[in-house]
Amino acid sequence: IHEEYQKTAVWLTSHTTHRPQVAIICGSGLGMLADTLKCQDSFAYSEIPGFPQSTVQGHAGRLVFGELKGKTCVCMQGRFHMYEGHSLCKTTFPIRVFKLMGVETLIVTNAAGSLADDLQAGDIMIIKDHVNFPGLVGLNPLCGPNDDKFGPRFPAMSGCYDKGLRSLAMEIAKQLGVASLLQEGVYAMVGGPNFETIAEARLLHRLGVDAVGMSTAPEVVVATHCGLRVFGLSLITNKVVKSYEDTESVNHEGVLEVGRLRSSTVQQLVTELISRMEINNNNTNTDV
Ligand SMILES: O=P(O)(O)O[C@@H]1C[C@H](O)[C@@H](CO)O1
Ligand code: HPA
Repeated sequence: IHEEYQKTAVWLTSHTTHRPQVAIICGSGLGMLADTLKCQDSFAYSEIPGFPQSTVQGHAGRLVFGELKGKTCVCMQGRFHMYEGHSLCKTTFPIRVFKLMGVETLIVTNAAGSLADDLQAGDIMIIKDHVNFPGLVGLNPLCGPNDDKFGPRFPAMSGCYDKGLRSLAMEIAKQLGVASLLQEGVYAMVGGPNFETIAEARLLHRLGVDAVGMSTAPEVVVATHCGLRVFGLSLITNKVVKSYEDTESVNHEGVLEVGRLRSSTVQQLVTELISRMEINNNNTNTDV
């Protein structure tokens, strides 16, 4: 209910002087994105009223506020997944709190397996669109009474990944000399926590999915519902096994390892994007 989001926003507002314009969600192994923030104020999720707890390795469970190239940011070092047993409302709880605190842009990152033949481990996929498999069968954080203060009952989801930010990211990648690592693609969310069977991988590939993971879509749905601008990227940490002849298999340690290897590139890209993006509000923060 609205008051719960408000209670958390008020608590955070009274514990930090930062008034964030941009929120960043760090995917598995990508928690280092918070390290670039200056003048940090950080809070363990366990001390923030209403916040769920992180239970997955590679998700530290800290909320970090700070300045980055003239923008005020809040960074989630650790996100919440449906497979941890959280309700979808809980997995997306921080998004509405950020909205109440005045955030206008959300950057979501994740680790994902690739189905597209031209996406290799270590590549970065700019998310152009998503397939929300849990959402398609009614597992959607917007189920239940609609909170009109956040957005409409039936929000449009076409264009939920901002086109301007996507092209800015490609331009930045060229300037950083890493354009060969980047391409746009479609992300699909599955429930997890098991990785895909070969038959499931083949099905996703046939459906036109480029990369698959276990998060992001519910966060983007809630963010779009309440009018946030969204940019998303997937770090490709593995190729999804699609052949019965293949003896390789994916594991979470390998996922985290690719995160470590690519951390500085992802960091540079996100830092430059934040630096160069225009912010339309000046954080009036009227709701809290
Ligand atoms: O939080 P993200 O989506 O980055 O985490 C991915 C999906 C699983 O949680 C985990 C599997 O290794 O990484
Ligand atoms: N499948 C689902 N989620 C993932 C994968 C994968 O192959 N890699 C990292 N997260």
